[in-house]
Amino acid sequence: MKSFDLSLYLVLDPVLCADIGMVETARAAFAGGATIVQLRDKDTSTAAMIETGLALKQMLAGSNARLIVNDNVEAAIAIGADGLHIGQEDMDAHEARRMIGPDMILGLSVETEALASAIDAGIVDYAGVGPVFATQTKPDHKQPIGLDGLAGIVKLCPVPTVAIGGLKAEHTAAVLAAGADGLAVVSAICGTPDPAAATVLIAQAIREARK
Ligand SMILES: Cc1ncc(COP(=O)(O)OP(=O)(O)O)c(N)n1
Ligand SMILES: Cc1nc(C(=O)O)sc1CCOP(=O)(O)O
Ligand SMILES: [Mg+2]
Repeated sequence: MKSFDLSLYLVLDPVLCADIGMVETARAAFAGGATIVQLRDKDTSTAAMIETGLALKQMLAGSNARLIVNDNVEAAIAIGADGLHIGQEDMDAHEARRMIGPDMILGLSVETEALASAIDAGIVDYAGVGPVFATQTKPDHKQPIGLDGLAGIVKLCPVPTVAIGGLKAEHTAAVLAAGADGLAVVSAICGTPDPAAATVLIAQAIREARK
């Protein structure tokens, strides 16, 4: 049985984390209440991805936190990551599952109700649903779905969901009310002077919303 908690999903960005680096940003975020982290670096080599991933894995050793690798199956396997996240245009989810084996967590991006209905819950473990709002972090993002769009998609997902795209602490209650199991954020944590404090704010908002 795979166990993971999507409540506060940190997606790392090497540029936004440049001041203290991705590993120290993740360390601060976990101290503040993050539950899962994704290594996302669109402009690096597989070797560099593996090096950073191994450092993240070492930092997380002994905790319940999960490490997910974005896009790069080879790196995810070499790191011994807990999971892989892919988008609709990255590769077929069945092919990804065949490559990573049955035990690794597989996350899939979902932008529409049709894609949500098409998820094979025997293959995919969670869906990343978005973008909820426009964001500068991913300049090539799809048309924002808004909170109503999020609710419609989440309802059709046969797997747990994490909302993504332009999310800040102030959106927490609305995102959870829309039915998502958690929030995935980049700039709300990575782009701040105090990533631990920024994470605490979101973690507190999640606790409040779930009361
Ligand atoms: C949790 C989560 N959800 C969605 C995405 C976006 O994945 P994708 O559409 O493949 O885009 P890139 O991140 O690869 O640019 C994500 N990474 N994480
Ligand atoms: C990596 C990513 N994927 C998205 C999607 O909609 O699939 S939006 C996004 C970036 C989210 O960054 P921020 O929290 O700074 O808005
Ligand atoms: Mg991708």
